[in-house]
Amino acid sequence: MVALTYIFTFEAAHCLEGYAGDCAHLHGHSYRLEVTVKGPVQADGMVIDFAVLKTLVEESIINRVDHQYLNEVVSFVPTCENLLLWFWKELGAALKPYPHLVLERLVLWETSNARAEITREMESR
Ligand SMILES: Nc1nc2c(c(=O)[nH]1)N=C([C@H](O)[C@H](O)COP(=O)(O)OP(=O)(O)OP(=O)(O)O)CN2
Ligand SMILES: [Zn+2]
Repeated sequence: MVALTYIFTFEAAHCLEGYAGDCAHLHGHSYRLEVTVKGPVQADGMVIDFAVLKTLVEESIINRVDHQYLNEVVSFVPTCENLLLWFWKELGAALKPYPHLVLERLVLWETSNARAEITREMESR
């Protein structure tokens, strides 16, 4: 088994309605998403072609959030935690055609200081 990680960035705006502080106002972040999948190395020498993984994540997540106002894209409060849970679900579905792969870890950086993380172990609890 080998784990592969691909890193994505996207720009998005949001506000945290009801938040007691500046984040209640419209503001934006340069998000960084780290996607880790794990699986056996196939006959072509790859767990999955990085290019295929990139397209998969772009189509299932990045293209839906990049340069968007997140409050209009999702029906939940767009905190780092909630976004990550949504990404986990969407990416899990997108990976169904690749049964040899498991989604191992997602990390979402909202600022250069703050990130949220989900691992397969955490999700299975
Ligand atoms: N647990 C969470 N806490 C906060 C979230 C979140 O998603 N989960 N989000 C926010 C804000 O949206 C945003 O991240 C602002 O955070 P802040 O700490 O203010 O970031 P800055 O880097 O701008 O910090 P400054 O000290 O203001 O420079 C808040 N909390
Ligand atoms: Zn914010």
